[in-house]
Amino acid sequence: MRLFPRAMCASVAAWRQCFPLHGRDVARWFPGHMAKGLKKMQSSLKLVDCIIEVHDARIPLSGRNHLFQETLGLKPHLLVLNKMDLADLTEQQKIVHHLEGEGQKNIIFTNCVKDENIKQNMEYCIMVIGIPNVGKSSLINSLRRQHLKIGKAARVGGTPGITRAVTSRIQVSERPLMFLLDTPGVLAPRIGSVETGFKLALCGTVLDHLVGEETMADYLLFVLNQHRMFRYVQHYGLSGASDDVEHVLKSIAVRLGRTRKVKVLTGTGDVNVIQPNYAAAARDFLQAFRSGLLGPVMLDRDILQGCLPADSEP
Ligand SMILES: Nc1nc2c(ncn2[C@@H]2O[C@H](COP(=O)(O)OP(=O)(O)OP(=O)(O)O)[C@@H](O)[C@H]2O)c(=O)[nH]1
Repeated sequence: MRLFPRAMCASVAAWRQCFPLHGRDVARWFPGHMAKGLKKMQSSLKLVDCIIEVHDARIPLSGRNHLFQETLGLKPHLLVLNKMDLADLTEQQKIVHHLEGEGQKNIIFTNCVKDENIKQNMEYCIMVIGIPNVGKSSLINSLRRQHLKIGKAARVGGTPGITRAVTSRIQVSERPLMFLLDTPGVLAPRIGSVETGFKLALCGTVLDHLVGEETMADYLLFVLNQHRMFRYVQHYGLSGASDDVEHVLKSIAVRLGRTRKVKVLTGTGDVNVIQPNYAAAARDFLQAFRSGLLGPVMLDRDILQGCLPADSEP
């Protein structure tokens, strides 16, 4: 397993102030279905009256795909910040203010699992766009549940890239008669900065193996400690918070029973050593975070505090 600069933390913590980004890369993920999907969205524009862009409320200011604006930006545009249940929205006003400053007029926050904030008066044919795994299909299903009291029409899944093509019209309401087009999540071919790439990866918008689960677990640990989000300590029954990813993953692996005994040859003979499954521990840690078990988070806090402009290279 790869180790990073760290500080073991006692009760008075000296958490890492920055995450070493130099020399790292978040692999680009722009498979064929995204390029094809974007083309198809463009040709379907004549069918639609309005566009809904869905984005993740935990990263309201970073990671949006500028190609949408360039390619599809002709239509009225509603920005849905979804997964509000997972986001720390204490600075909601500031977020809205920031986005309005960028010219984004219509903004709503939603939770498509609990159907919160979904009732909106929309009409006609609307195209739902956004980067992968932010909840576009869930929004469509949620609207159908609310207005038509019927179940799923769009396939939903926890990994990015479930919707692979622009769908045909999906009815979501009777009066007004309203149809939505679901579209494949499309990432920008180039992500603004490595840090934005890490944030996108934490939110599950790129495939985990492209960044590496253990690297992401380390970034997650950095973020949790920076944000003083220490629920992971209790969640995994750890002895205390720590900035040492190897130590934390080892403890998680032991807790989950994801270890194996291996024989190591020493000068005095064979010795049994417990080997933790770091990858399984990292996966569980990421999953716990993504399902909200470690608390609501605002990954764009640094931008909100005015440290960095969105998507700039630090
Ligand atoms: N907690 C929470 N989870 C959500 C919410 N909306 C969607 N999800 C979950 O997020 C995951 C992705 O949802 P999808 O609707 O498939 O996302 P998508 O944007 O259509 O994904 P692609 O097909 O990759 O473009 C699923 O596991 C959903 O259950 C929400 O408001 N809150």
